Amino acid sequence: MELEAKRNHDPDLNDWASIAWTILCNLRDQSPLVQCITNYVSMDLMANTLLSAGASPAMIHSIEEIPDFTPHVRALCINVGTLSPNWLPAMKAAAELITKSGKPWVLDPVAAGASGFRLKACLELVGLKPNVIRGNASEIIALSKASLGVTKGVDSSHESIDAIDAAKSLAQASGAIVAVSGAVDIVTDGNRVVGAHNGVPMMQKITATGCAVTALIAAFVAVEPSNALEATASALSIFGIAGELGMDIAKGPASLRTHLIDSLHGLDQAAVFSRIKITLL
Ligand SMILES: Nc1ncnc2c1ncn2[C@@H]1O[C@H](COP(=O)(O)OP(=O)(O)OP(=O)(O)O)[C@@H](O)[C@H]1O
Ligand SMILES: Cc1ncsc1CCO
Ligand SMILES: [Mg+2]
Repeated sequence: MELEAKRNHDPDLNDWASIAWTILCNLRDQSPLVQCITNYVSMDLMANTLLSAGASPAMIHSIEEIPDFTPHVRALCINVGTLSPNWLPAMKAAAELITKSGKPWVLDPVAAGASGFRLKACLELVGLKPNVIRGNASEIIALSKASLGVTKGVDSSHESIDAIDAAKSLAQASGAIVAVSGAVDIVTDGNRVVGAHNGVPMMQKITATGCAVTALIAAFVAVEPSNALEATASALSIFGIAGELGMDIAKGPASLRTHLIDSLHGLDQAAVFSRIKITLL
């Protein structure tokens, strides 16, 4: 069922379980093709996250292929994690082309505040109008202030709730939905702020879980482009629920990685409805 029809049928806009489950079912039905221009560390987990959720990933990044390939994808995920200068033109070309095709793209500004080169690249990409920006708290603060900040490389040195104001101003300035991951995932359009409270702390001990959830957001927004805030919060909660279920049987980060992917693949309506926790902040 279309989300709009569902909303009209069920006027309770806070029925997040129903919203998230509907988007996940549509994603599984439609299996959207998602192009990922991402870092070397995240490629495997990102592709497997998309596959287990029901999407179709393609890690295609060379500038020569973008004119032929990008117009055919349903969404694009750009991640600057292992950025070098020769990758940037391909990222920009893909962002421009997908926007021209009227389809959504999502930016992951990994370690935005770690170097001047990286910050400038991220700000230029923000200028190409991503539909969603998802980072950790230090990344969103650096991007919002456009300054090199206290960041521990790709890891955050801030809590997500400390980045609410930065997220709101970045959303207002860029026109993007901004998501800050952490113990509570924050999602804002610059006006409304919601918190997604699912997930387990051990997810921070697996490299590229943040990158993977950004790609999952791209897949959710691909099937629900006109409700990007709802799609973003839903993707974050669904990924968190998969982490919670995985943690029930995991022995540590390595087995959690495996069980998270399995849980995402097998996620059913009962688990979504009993576990989802998204609130207005
Ligand atoms: N304390 C926590 N409790 C619950 N879930 C968490 C916690 N910290 C992070 N997460 C979850 O872990 C995932 C990754 O978030 P994180 O903020 O670590 O991203 P990141 O720093 O961009 O990661 P990476 O750069 O390794 O991809 C998100 O789904 C987030 O909700
Ligand atoms: C560890 C690491 N370094 C650059 S990108 C990346 C993956 C997590 O962001
Ligand atoms: Mg990250």
